[in-house]
Amino acid sequence: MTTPDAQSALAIPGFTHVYSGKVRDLYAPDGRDDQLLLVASDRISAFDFILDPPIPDKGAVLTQLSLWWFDQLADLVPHHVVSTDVPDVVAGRAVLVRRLEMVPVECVARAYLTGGGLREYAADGTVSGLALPEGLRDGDRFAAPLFTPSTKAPMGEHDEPMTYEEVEAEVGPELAARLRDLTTRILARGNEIAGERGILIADTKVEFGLDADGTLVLADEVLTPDSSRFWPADQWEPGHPQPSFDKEFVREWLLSPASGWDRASGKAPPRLPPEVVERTRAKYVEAYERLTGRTF
Ligand SMILES: N#Cc1c(N)ncnc1-c1cnn(Cc2cccc(F)c2)c1
Repeated sequence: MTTPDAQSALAIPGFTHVYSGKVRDLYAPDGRDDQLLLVASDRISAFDFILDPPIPDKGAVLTQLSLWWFDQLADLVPHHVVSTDVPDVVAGRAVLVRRLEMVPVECVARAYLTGGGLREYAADGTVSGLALPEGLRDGDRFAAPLFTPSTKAPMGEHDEPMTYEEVEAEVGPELAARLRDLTTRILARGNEIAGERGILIADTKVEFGLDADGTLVLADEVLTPDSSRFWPADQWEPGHPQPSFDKEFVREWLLSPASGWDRASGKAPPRLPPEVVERTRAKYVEAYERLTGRTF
């Protein structure tokens, strides 16, 4: 299997490269306009940088995890997956999907207060316009997941929070209600399953599209450590930042004197040492195996 280069998208015979995100690439099948190929690279990002080297098998592990979640959620919402019969060069880390009319809203649900939601809350006591009780701490769990949507910012820019009323204005009240209901239920279901396996999903971003019949379809990836914050349940302790299930080794090394990196410098981080790469790979495999019960 080809370990994808950290910096550029592969050329895939029979497909045209359409778009590259931080860690994934989008292709269109030549001669078809009703499908897309979603390819997950082994790239890893942290602190808003794409790091070197790639994490071997990360793309495959997260693709297989997302496929498993689509199945776990199929009773809640239809998904866009057509086939995993993909070109050999991206075997195991690519999915052929139905091309949809994507809903122009990043559908975020939060089960715990952290990250950008915590910064918003600290500033004005709300998250995406939702007023929250006073005195909440970093890592506190909400009684039920909150729908905290945001805009779909261009690559390299940060998504901006949207109030529910802004979502209604953008997509209409009926679709807004469906998005809120499904997004929060997906995270609730994810935490029911992950919680039994020692993983807390603090928040997640899902994307939806509409098919030719106007049916709302779950798209993109779902409940992966790239689209969600995964925390080890046995280390959960509100009141301070929680350790990441999958990126803690990367974050700790980069912030340690050993890396020689100064985060405040704005310079790109140094190359990760082999032991950090391998331990990070092992965490992605561990998340997959604990959640799915399968061996990678
Ligand atoms: N999923 C999906 C999808 C679909 N089923 N139909 C139409 N468009 C999309 C679509 C467009 N952008 N993205 C984000 C994205 C995903 C993966 C890699 C990337 F580079 C970028 C998803």
